Amino acid sequence: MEYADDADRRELLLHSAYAAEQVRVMERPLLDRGVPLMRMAAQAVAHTAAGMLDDEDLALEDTSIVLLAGAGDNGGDGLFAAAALAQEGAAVTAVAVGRTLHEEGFAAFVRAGGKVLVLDPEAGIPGCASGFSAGEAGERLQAAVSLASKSHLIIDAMTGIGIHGVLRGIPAALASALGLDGEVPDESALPGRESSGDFPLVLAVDTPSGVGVDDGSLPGPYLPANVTVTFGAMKPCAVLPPATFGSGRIELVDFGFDIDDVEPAVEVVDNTFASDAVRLPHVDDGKYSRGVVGLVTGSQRYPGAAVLTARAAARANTGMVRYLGPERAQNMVLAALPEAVLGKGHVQSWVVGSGVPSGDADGADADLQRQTIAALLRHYALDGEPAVDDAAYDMPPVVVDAGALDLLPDRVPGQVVITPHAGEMAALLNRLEAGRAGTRADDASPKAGGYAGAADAEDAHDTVGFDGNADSGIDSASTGTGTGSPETAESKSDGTESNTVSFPTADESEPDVTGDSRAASPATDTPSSSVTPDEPAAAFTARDVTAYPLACARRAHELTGATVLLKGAVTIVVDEDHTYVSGSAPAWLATAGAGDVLAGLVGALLAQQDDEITTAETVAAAAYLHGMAAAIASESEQQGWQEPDLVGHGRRQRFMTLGHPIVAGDVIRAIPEAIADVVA
Ligand SMILES: NC(=O)C1=CN([C@@H]2O[C@H](COP(=O)(O)OP(=O)(O)OC[C@H]3O[C@@H](n4cnc5c(N)ncnc54)[C@H](O)[C@@H]3O)[C@@H](O)[C@H]2O)[C@@H](O)CC1
Ligand SMILES: Nc1ncnc2c1ncn2[C@@H]1O[C@H](COP(=O)(O)OP(=O)(O)O)[C@@H](O)[C@H]1O
Repeated sequence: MEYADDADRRELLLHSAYAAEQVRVMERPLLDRGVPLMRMAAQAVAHTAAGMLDDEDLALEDTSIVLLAGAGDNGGDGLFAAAALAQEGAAVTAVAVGRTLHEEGFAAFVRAGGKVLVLDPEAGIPGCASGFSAGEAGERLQAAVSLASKSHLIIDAMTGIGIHGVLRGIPAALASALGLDGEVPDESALPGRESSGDFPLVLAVDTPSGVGVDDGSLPGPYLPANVTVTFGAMKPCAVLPPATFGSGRIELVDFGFDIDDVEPAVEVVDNTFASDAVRLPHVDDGKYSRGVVGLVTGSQRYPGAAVLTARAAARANTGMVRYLGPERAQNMVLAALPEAVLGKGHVQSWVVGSGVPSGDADGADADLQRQTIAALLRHYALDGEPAVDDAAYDMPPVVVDAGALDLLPDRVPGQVVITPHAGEMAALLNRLEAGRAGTRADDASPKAGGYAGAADAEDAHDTVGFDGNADSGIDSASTGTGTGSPETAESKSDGTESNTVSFPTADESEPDVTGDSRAASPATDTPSSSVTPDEPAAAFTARDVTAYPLACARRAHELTGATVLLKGAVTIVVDEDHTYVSGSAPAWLATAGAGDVLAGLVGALLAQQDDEITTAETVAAAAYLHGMAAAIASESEQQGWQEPDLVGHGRRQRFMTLGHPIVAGDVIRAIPEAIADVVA
């Protein structure tokens, strides 16, 4: 077996995921040269299976293993692996879930003494029963579930990259009985899922069956794995939420794909990536050249967000922080950060909206912070007029967070960064889709004045202003694009709205349990609630967003043009061409104010951004540093996403230290150390 020996290649493999079609293209030259990829895959699966059982102090001859084998090559991998395990003395039963089995794999398995249980009455597998009654088919299904439940190890080789849409038919019935239906495994972020003493363990071959391979969704029944052995390169489901949470530890087999010139579908941020976004001080630097961040954050009601964004921005390698906001918040900012400068002036980036009420909050119409933000954001509105658009592109980068999200103009340039959590993303998409459908729901809403009023009353806020790269004060033009915010938007929303929309990805009325269903129902990563201009938008909920985060982030980018950062245990950043993820944070980071810290940090990195790095790369680096700072502060080795092990390179120690709870302020204090670690 060929393994990576080059450090750069290894780094690339461990932090890149490629779409199924890209993998097929990369496999092709190797297959054409006769490289025995399936044997290599099977060998790794067998080796890992034996290792998992060994970790439980089980010798192979004392174990019972159930292989769930599909009709495709994924089933072939499983059959060859099962044959090797049977040869070593394990009692292995292959459950044929389709109408055929990979011919050579099946032959090898039979030669090794394995048993086969066929579930589909229409199956034509040599030497196996077929044509049995529907009643017997039901009994066989029950027998398979019972056998698998009582086994030590299930090897899930029902589907790999050849899956189309939601798992259907017999594979779906098995996954429902043995696994989960769309939910993420409910478990604490503790070590030990692999060695819980609970059987059966589950080893997924290439991908857990039922996951959305390219979009990382969990659209229906699937079998969560303790370990996934994946071939050639990671697929997006190995790194994207929520599928990554159902994949367990990832083991990557390097087939020697030529990856040098292939752009990954998803990149995972690591130290090297993040270090590029940190501007090292220069010998002739002054405070202005190191980056000045302007903040329009915090409010009468949530003044703490002003403090958190200001302290985070100040700690993240900037020359200066300017703060604009109500007197109460100003006083708190100065008390916590005497270095802060109040009032307007030149800035290299803006952060707006953290701790600012959203449009549907009581008194939002009169809120001066909202008025300031609305006036600022109008400078970023693209309207197709070259002079207006050029001016928008010339504006400094701006982070639009929390309560400012409903003030985002319809179309903006990519240096506008939005940073919603799931609930805020749902509200944003509802507003955007409604606007697109022409329903203009908010025009009829009493809240509509929240936006229009901001324009009218802008001069009232005489303590504020900005001159970023722009020379103007607050400009009252272009008020026509605002649509206020939907009723669901709340800047401090907990994102727990009830689920009213589901995103089916296949026609479930067309069961296909046969040897080849790949043409039956197209997969999609576009939520079904996307609307055409003629139909009203269905309401997105926070649950929809956590179920289809990539699709939602892409949709938000597509509709607005903004760079999108969608927060979560694995944070996703998308721009026009790229998807980045960061899973560096321990779950201790899910604490009030952590998002405010992130907004300040993103603003800080944007203020020091140079031309060599894109806005999305900078933003993704900030998410990574935020997670690293949380890891340092909580002394935790737990992370939203763990790097895979490269097969043949030994097993990395899994995280051992759970750490302790933190508050947002602890994360801020750890930012300098996180930066030092990244640039070291
Ligand atoms: N191409 C190659 O040379 C290699 C492929 N490998 C394996 O081959 C896999 C891809 O093989 P295939 O292209 O044959 O596809 P798969 O074996 O992943 O999937 C095809 C099978 O799944 C069934 N299926 C598809 N969608 C379904 C759904 N929604 N519900 C229920 N059943 C469904 C199909 O009917 C078919 O039986 C990879 O994931 C990997 O495991 C490895 O052997 C390495 C080398
Ligand atoms: N389970 C988790 N594991 C790691 N990080 C998480 C998890 N859940 C949330 N986070 C991170 O915590 C932060 C919470 O931000 P947010 O929801 O905006 O909080 P707030 O509005 O209170 O500031 C985000 O950066 C998010 O990515």
